[in-house]
Amino acid sequence: MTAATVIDVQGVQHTYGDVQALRGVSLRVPRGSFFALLGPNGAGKSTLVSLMSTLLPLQTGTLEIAGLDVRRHAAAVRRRLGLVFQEPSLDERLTVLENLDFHGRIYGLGGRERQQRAEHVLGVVELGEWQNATARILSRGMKRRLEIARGVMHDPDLLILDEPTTGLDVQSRRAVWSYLGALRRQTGLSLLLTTHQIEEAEDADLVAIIDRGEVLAFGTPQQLREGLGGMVVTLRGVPDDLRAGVLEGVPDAVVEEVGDTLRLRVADPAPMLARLAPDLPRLSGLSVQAASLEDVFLSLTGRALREERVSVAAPHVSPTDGRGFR
Ligand SMILES: Nc1ncnc2c1ncn2[C@@H]1O[C@H](COP(=O)(O)OP(=O)(O)OP(=O)(O)O)[C@@H](O)[C@H]1O
Repeated sequence: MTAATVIDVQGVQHTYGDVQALRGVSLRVPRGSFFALLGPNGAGKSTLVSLMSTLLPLQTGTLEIAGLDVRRHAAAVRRRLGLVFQEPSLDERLTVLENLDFHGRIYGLGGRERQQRAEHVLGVVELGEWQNATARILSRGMKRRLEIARGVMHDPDLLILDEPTTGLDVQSRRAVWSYLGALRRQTGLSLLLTTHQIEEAEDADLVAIIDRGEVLAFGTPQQLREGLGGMVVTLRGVPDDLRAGVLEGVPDAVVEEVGDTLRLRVADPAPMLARLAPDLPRLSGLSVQAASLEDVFLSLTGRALREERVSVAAPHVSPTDGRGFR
């Protein structure tokens, strides 16, 4: 691996007893990237992150972080990583500054360096004025910002964020992403985000779609969308008598149905729209868009990432789709 690579995972498998959580994962992520690991619950994201952060011993394969082998250089790997976990992990009895200072001590930073770093990272997440406040009194969004500040306190190469915006309101989410963007610009920090939220992965430089312990796709969001091809036509308020006709006309379309809304991915929407033209006034809405990462996920796994929102009309799944449905 060259120093230009921040994550290098090759042939990694992991089992918990009889459960095979990872089935031969291979990924190479350039330094400075914002990399998103996108997958549903149980896909294997946390297992992979735990292996990267040396919290679990590597069973099979090789794994290097910033050029350091996790088996041979576990302590050095930990020094190069910052971690922000989904579950809150601050010491609520300590002040904002004390939380950072404690972390700095664990990582062996000297007194002056701790002070300088704390000042700097609190400035980035705009918590400078709160440095003497007890962590307990901070809002959820502020706590998350403090956890990010703590994650980069020791100036890591890679910040691992496990579902970092879960439970935050929209404004706090935006704030978190804005601070992470600032950190990246200032330091060239690499980010690894695990998420099941498509919107967050859309902004990444590189995305790996992971399901049932396997990486199903790896590339830029644009590459993944282009690889899928086609356009997505959304028809809202489809009357029952029109539904069958719509579906029969596009036997190769990948279809999702939510109530009276039909979402169809088709190679070329023009013939279908021409055929539907006389009935379009009967619909309550129509849109034609490029495929999204959600469509990529659906195509690769046969399931929507948000299962509760969408059902897939299996008979209209294209049998010729190379990636296939399971
Ligand atoms: N400690 C464990 N013991 C046994 N099985 C486990 C353990 N941890 C995870 N698993 C199993 O391994 C598989 C992958 O789990 P993992 O937590 O890595 O997935 P995930 O994508 O992070 O999901 P989530 O977002 O729900 O944490 C799942 O089938 C899970 O049930």
